[in-house]
Amino acid sequence: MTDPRPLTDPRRLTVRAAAKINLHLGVGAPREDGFHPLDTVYQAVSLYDDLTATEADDWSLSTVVDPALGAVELPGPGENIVDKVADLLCSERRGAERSGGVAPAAHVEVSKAIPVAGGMAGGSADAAAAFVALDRLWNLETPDEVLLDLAARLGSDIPFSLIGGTARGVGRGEVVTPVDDDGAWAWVVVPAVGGLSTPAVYRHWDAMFPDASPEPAPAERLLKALASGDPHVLATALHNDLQAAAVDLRPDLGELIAEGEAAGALRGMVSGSGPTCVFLCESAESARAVAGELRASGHTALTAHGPVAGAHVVA
Ligand SMILES: C[C@@](CO)(OP(=O)(O)O)[C@H](O)COP(=O)(O)OP(=O)(O)OC[C@H]1O[C@@H](n2ccc(N)nc2=O)[C@H](O)[C@@H]1O
Ligand SMILES: Nc1ncnc2c1ncn2[C@@H]1O[C@H](COP(=O)(O)OP(=O)(O)O)[C@@H](O)[C@H]1O
Repeated sequence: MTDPRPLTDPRRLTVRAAAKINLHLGVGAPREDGFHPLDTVYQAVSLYDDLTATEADDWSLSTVVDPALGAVELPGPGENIVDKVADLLCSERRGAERSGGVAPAAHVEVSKAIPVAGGMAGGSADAAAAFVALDRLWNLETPDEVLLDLAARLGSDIPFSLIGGTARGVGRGEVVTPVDDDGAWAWVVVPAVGGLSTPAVYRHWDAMFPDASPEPAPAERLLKALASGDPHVLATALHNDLQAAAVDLRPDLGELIAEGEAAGALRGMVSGSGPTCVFLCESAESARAVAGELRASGHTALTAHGPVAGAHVVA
């Protein structure tokens, strides 16, 4: 979203979108519509899905999953979030002048490296990449605020995946405001085997905390710590209300967090609804050492840094 639009109609373009971590995830008791009010601070980190859209006469979608993610199941044709983005853009924008017909037509290939169902918004990254790529490919010139609004209709995390960087999210997470963040934060990311369903984690949280306040825990302390630029300070302020529910469903995550901290991470936490765990480290060098130690004990451990850009054209 941060890139200037190409001057000519592209016939093929690749858009890259990043994974996210919730540095702060305050959750309130469910609203009448079943969604939970959030006060969250997202940070985009350097694990990416790439989506390539090519001009075509009809619609097709293929997905390539990084072998490091293991065997993962993705929804079938028509159910993929990318299909939904294409349909929504067509119904809302392609009736517009200059764009021609309304049926989606493009070949899209998604190359996934973000852990699936891992609490890192991989599906939202794919959706954000599809919004940017198809908007360009179909020359729709959708204004940013309209794109953000369409994105929010498909998923609470998608507006953040469009803007990237570091941002505060309120409402159900879809109302996003960029946050100044001059830090260069070093992370280790450990995708746990098997995903956790986001709705199931929220439901479990409801069962564990039936008397939760409707007001989510505010993000101010985290924002202050972020402004310090000091990872030791940030480590003390990281906060995830969903962690208790994720760890109750998957007790192995508690052990993993302890293991990462023993290996030298300043702080470990569950990423969003999990089961991926993330570890804030003092420096990139320290992150490499922590990842090495976790790998030696059999985990998949990736290093990443944040903040990075939202969905943007790379080719
Ligand atoms: C928990 C978070 C934290 O950022 O992300 P993940 O860790 O899963 O990536 C998000 O709230 C997930 O956002 P996202 O995955 O986009 O959720 P949506 O598609 O909008 O909603 C999926 C389901 O999650 C639950 N949901 C989602 C957001 C919210 N504020 N309250 C909810 O209760 C609802 O059960 C909803 O039906
Ligand atoms: N490109 C995609 N299209 C549709 N569904 C996806 C896509 N990527 C992941 N999913 C599915 O969406 C659900 C949530 O996955 P994901 O967004 O990766 O995790 P999370 O919500 O934990 O961040 C899972 O059921 C997963 O299989």
